[in-house]
Amino acid sequence: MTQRSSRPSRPRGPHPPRRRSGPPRPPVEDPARQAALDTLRAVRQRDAYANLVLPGLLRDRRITGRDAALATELAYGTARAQGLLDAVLAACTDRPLSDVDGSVLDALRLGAYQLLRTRIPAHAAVASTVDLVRAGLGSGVAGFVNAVLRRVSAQDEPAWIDEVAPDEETDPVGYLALAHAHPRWIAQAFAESLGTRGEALRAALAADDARPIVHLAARPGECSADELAAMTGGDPAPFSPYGVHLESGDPGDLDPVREKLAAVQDEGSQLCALALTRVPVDGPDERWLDLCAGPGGKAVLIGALARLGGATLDAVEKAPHRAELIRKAAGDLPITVHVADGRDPGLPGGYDRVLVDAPCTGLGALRRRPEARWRRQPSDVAPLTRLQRELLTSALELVRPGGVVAYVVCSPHLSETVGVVADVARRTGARQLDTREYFPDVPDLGDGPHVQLWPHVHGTDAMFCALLRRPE
Ligand SMILES: C[S@@+](CC[C@H](N)C(=O)[O-])C[C@H]1O[C@@H](n2cnc3c(N)ncnc32)[C@H](O)[C@@H]1O
Repeated sequence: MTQRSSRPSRPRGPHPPRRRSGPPRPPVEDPARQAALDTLRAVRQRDAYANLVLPGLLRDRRITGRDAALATELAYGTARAQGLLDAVLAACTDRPLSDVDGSVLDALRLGAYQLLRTRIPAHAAVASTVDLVRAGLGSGVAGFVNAVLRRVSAQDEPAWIDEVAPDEETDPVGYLALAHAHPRWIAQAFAESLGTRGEALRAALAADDARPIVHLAARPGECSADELAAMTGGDPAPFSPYGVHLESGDPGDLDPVREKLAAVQDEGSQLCALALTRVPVDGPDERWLDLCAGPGGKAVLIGALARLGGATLDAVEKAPHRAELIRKAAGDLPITVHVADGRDPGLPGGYDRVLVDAPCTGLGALRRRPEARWRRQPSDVAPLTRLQRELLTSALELVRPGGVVAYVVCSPHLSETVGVVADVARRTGARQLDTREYFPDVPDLGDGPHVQLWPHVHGTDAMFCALLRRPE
């Protein structure tokens, strides 16, 4: 094993590594790893989303079965674990990682992920990564990658965490953040929302660091959860009457999804949308509004329930392309799509129910968006909370006296959740309802009046929901 004192130091940026000279080598016969590496490169170079890039690559290259599963595990797993992998890689080179060429760093991360977080034998993880690099970038760089990965392979993940993480006693949040591959500020936000830096934080970060299963929602009036489970081989979800859980597979391939009998939707999202429809309102109950509707997941669920109850839904979305996605998803449901700003949509008020599924940091759905945790910045929070307050205020102006508003975000960050709701309720006089009553049979909902769901407790994304009633 290479000694720590002789850390490999090449290559350095900003220039890309030179390609090897001589006759070209045959193409690498490793389509799964090549697809994973190409995905990581697209994420880094183009700010692409891994879960949009990889499915396209798999389709175009006709990669299926075990190769597709391996490519998915490696691309998403590597993207998710980036901070942890970088801390280990930094300990194995004598240069800052910012000086390593980006393409080389992608390969190092891919190799380190295999070594630390898969059962792939170490020699295969190193050799396969080095082969990819040699074919793509040349022999000189391949030697550097080989040397670094051999150093990574000297210890397993727990031993590396002990070596590179902050001290667990004096800095528990920093330790847990690194051990479960989260930026510190996000682990800190989780700790503040959970009210602990202890076991619950560990469980929340661990659940957020695991591969999520697929959640489907059956369309009310078209298909029941039991029927959907039978058609897909999944299991009815524990809390949503329309939900089905699937262990794996590409949901886009499922007939019920193609035929609009069901849609991909986290069970927590289903529960928040359903909560709005469950609150009793006196008087008419015919006009519903979704103020931030694109791409239409919740609009379709509540639009289907609106149809069953004789109501209609106006769906507002600022981005035209996302409004188009709502139209496509809605089919023949009684949904009218408006491209408008929810802060002043130009619609007549007097709605009976309004959903504000506000734009947010998405810190509650990090497990479903592999690279998102490393892209989001603490500075994203303040402008979003401003927009969230404005949208919720607008919703409370558009709802009729006695009507109900659901404020929903896919984030547990206190500034985006209780901070926004308390501020707007105080300024508008809206009354917060005990939201827990409208999540029947869901355990561990805390002290209320809002609801904060968690992956480690409920198996859902970390969705937040607060129900408010406009005073008569
Ligand atoms: C969290 S997403 C909504 C998800 C959607 N409810 C669903 O279940 O599919 C927030 C949406 O609000 C849109 N948006 C952002 N600013 C807006 C604004 N000022 N007015 C209306 N929509 C806005 C975004 O484009 C995005 O589509």
